[in-house]
Amino acid sequence: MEILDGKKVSNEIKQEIAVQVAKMREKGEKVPHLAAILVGSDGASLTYVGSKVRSCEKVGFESTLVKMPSTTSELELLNKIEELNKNEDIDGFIVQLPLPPQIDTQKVLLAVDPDKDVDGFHPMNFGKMALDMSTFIPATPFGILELLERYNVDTKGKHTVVIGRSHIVGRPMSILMGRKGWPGNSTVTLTHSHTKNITQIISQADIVISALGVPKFLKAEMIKDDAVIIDVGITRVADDSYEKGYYITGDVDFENVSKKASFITPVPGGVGPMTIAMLLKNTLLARDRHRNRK
Ligand SMILES: NC(=O)C1=CN([C@@H]2O[C@H](COP(=O)(O)OP(=O)(O)OC[C@H]3O[C@@H](n4cnc5c(N)ncnc54)[C@H](OP(=O)(O)O)[C@@H]3O)[C@@H](O)[C@H]2O)C=CC1
Ligand SMILES: Nc1nc(=O)c2c([nH]1)NC[C@@H]1CN(c3ccc(C(=O)N[C@@H](CCC(=O)O)C(=O)O)cc3)C=[N+]21
Repeated sequence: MEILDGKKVSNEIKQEIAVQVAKMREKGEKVPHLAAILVGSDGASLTYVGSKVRSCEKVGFESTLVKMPSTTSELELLNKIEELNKNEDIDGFIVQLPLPPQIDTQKVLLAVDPDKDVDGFHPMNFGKMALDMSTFIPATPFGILELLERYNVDTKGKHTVVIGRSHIVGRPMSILMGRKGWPGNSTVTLTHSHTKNITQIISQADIVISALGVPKFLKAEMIKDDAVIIDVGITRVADDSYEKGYYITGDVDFENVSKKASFITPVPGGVGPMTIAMLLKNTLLARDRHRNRK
């Protein structure tokens, strides 16, 4: 069994990016600038956005965090997005999801300038991805592809079972694993809460990508010997014996599943850190696009 070490690989990627940014500074060029809009103060969202800002500092990017109260109206958020769209200094930005119920997420995703959409959630970019055109690939699926690539995991002709069909992870992942080329050329089954015989389907998988958010959903008995296991799930479990008052866990019963798998991602330290590294990569790409346009 080999651990797909997202922490390590993400640090390598950040190192590579830091070198490129240092060169930009030396030449007196503008460095990439990433912004994030956070509406409300959900604990997990704050953690994620906070580590994004720290990662920006680490690689030498500029970053801006826009915090808005949970009572923000849709119009106020759309106005803020328009401001960031117009701000020439900002290369890319994300609107942290989920949004409060008074805000229509679809309207928000449509409002982001596709050239600054480093999440890759705008329909224009999502469509380009599905059509194999060059674009921003959503950071979590992009990070998983990068891990598979760096560890030389064979995906060709393999049966990949994706669990969960969210627009930010499961759905794009299912499209990307089925694309031509590598990592891809997989035969993909996309499963969700209405899937019948899900256990039987998972037992046939060479690669399982679990993105449902149910702790210990995936158990050793469910998988094939030597399956590749990618655990996207992140759930906070309240526990006072931990310093922060909680610990985080994935969808996979790691202790037992890891004994049977050929490759497996841990939580924490697997897909999460890769997501942040790929967001930085997309911001670098955005900055290059803007320079080429001018
Ligand atoms: N590591 C990282 O970088 C990231 C981690 N995450 C984590 O990944 C998890 C999933 O988040 P997200 O992708 O936003 O998905 P959502 O929470 O939006 O959706 C969950 C998906 O899982 C499906 N599902 C729920 N229960 C079951 C079940 N018992 N059997 C089969 N399918 C089920 C749902 O089906 P249905 O569609 O029918 O409701 C839905 O498609 C969360 O824990 C989240 O925190 C998310 C993003 C990035
Ligand atoms: N517009 C938007 N884009 C996103 O990409 C997006 C989003 N909204 N909403 C929420 C999800 C979740 N997500 C995570 C990213 C990194 C970690 C991460 O770094 N996790 C660490 C641990 C973090 C901890 O300790 O809580 C790890 O797994 O090792 C987790 C989760 C991005 N998302």
